[in-house]
Amino acid sequence: MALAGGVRVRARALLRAGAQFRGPVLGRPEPAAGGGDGTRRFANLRVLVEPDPAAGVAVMKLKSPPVNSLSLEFMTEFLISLEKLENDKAFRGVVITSDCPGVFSAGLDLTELCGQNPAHYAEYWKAVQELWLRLFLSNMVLVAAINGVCPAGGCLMALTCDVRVLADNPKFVIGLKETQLGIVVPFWLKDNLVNTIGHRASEHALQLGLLFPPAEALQVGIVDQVVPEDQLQSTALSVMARWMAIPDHARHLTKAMMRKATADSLIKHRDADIQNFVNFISRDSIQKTLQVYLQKLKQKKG
Ligand SMILES: CCCCC/C=C\C/C=C\C=C\CC(=O)SCCNC(=O)CCNC(=O)[C@H](O)C(C)(C)COP(=O)(O)OP(=O)(O)OC[C@H]1O[C@@H](n2cnc3c(N)ncnc32)[C@H](O)[C@@H]1OP(=O)(O)O
Repeated sequence: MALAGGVRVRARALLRAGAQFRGPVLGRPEPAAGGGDGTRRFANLRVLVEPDPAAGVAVMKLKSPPVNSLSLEFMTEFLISLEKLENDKAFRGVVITSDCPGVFSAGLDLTELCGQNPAHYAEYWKAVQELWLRLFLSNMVLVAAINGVCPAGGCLMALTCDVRVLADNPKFVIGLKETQLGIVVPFWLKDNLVNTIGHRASEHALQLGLLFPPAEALQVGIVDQVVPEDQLQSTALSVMARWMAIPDHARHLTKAMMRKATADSLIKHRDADIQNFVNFISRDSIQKTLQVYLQKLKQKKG
């Protein structure tokens, strides 16, 4: 699936601005792009990709400090990196994890949702839809190695993956807390959650805006495994190895069959969903709530 119009334009702008695969990364000298040694890492500004072509797997590390919030730039760069892997036959699986200590992703970037104009909200929501669709329908095996708190939009990313492994730390909660902020999850994300944990559990989780700590997350089924923090990466890679053993075409066709109806319901109503979002987020009452919340977050340190 190709990037949607608005996201593609932004992607091109980012690429022109140089936000593309480059080395050195993390200050380590690395072979020049196209060096072909099969081991080099590549990165744009906010996503670090560590490829292991021999295994057919890449690790994507979200590194948009301080909290990997889903800004337009971050989502665009993420999708560029994902598309590059999708287009490279060497890669059949991706582990998604965070490079920001203690935070997988803080979810949607609240500064994108506050005090902007309707055109911006529309562009932003289109990018959120695109992120979800591209991950949800990815041909590759996606394993989320959740090494930090994972609320709302962070949970959205994790829920698109085939497997979620959570590090066992009581601070690392996961869930869709939207109602706590006075907002409503979109129907397609609700469907994604229902497909994952069932209808009854989703009703409770969504209405109460529950954030599950590890043991509860495992019990309700929003994650598949909870492991000690120092075993997260190795567990994610061994889960991946098991999935890699299945012939790709059969696995992928099965995944597509299982996910088609959920994805189609958004694809068929994308514009209406954007309009719904713009109307909702533009309401004075919603703006006020989000602004107060953002201010509280900013004052936390002071
Ligand atoms: C009927 C139609 C329906 C259609 C659909 C309609 C609506 C859907 C609309 C919206 C859906 C929204 C879903 C979301 O994802 S909203 C975001 C939810 N996320 C959160 O609530 C998490 C907020 N953040 C935190 O709780 C903490 O930051 C966190 C636990 C992640 C980390 O704590 P830590 O102590 O390490 O760091 P902080 O000091 O709190 O934060 C550092 C820095 O980052 C800023 N920040 C944090 N989160 C966000 C964010 N989500 N967006 C933007 N900025 C964020 C924070 O303000 C600090 O900034 P500064 O003080 O350093 O400037």
